[in-house]
Amino acid sequence: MKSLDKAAWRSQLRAQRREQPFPAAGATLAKVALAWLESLRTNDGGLAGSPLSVGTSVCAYLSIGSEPDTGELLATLTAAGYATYVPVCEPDFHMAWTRWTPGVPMVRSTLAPVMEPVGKRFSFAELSSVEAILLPALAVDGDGVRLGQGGGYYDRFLAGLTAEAGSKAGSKSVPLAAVVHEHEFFPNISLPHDDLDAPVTDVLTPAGHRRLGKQS
Ligand SMILES: Nc1nc2c(c(=O)[nH]1)N(C=O)[C@@H](CNc1ccc(C(=O)N[C@@H](CCC(=O)O)C(=O)O)cc1)CN2
Ligand SMILES: Nc1ncnc2c1ncn2[C@@H]1O[C@H](COP(=O)(O)OP(=O)(O)OP(=O)(O)O)[C@@H](O)[C@H]1O
Repeated sequence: MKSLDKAAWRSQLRAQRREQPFPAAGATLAKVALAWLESLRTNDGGLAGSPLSVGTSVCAYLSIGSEPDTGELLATLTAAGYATYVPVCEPDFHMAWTRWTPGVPMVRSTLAPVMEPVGKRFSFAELSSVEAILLPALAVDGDGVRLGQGGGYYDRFLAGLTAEAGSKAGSKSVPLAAVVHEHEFFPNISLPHDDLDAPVTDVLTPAGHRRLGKQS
């Protein structure tokens, strides 16, 4: 029943993405993302404006089709000094990470309809100082429930992340921001979800950043 709800939501949201032309908002989204990352550093001891530490990383992704365009976001974060990583699909819905830089050669994944940089693949644990993870989504609600494309790639990845963080005493959790078009953020509706869905902490749209869930 619950997965039927998810399927119905997905087909509605995909139809809306196909049928509605969206104004190009890549530059605005890039500004929103950079300002949010900067604010994380401000809240973490007044570091805003100071140079990034060498090796500070962000996990993001390369948008496809009618997803909000992340091309400029990736370029902006890289130019600001972040080491920027994007996911690579692996068998059994697992994900590895690879470095994105402007002009990096790319190939189409054999496992999902996405482009991926050619280059060394890293496990998340191999990445140093990940400041935040930006995730693709079809929709997100006010509690941080994220509806993705339905592969379960990110849910599996996040489950591993939580297990790993839980095993390290005092480890700080990484902020998780779903990226959607503004009308795909549903602050007052509860999206269908199950026990395997890992909630996100934030949402980014071209209209701005919002903190989600009980921690806000
Ligand atoms: N840009 C992007 N990269 C990603 C994901 C994603 O959702 N978006 N993934 C998340 O797990 C993983 C790949 N899995 C995917 C599984 C299904 C579809 C998919 O069905 N896409 C739609 C088109 C989407 C659109 O145009 O808005 C399709 O092909 O109909 C995409 C990615 C990792 N990389
Ligand atoms: N931690 C997990 N371990 C094993 N299977 C999982 C896990 N998380 C999700 N799944 C399975 O993956 C499938 C897709 O899950 P779901 O519909 O929540 O995907 P999604 O979050 O929309 O997709 P994505 O994360 O790829 O964007 C479901 O069959 C679900 O049971």
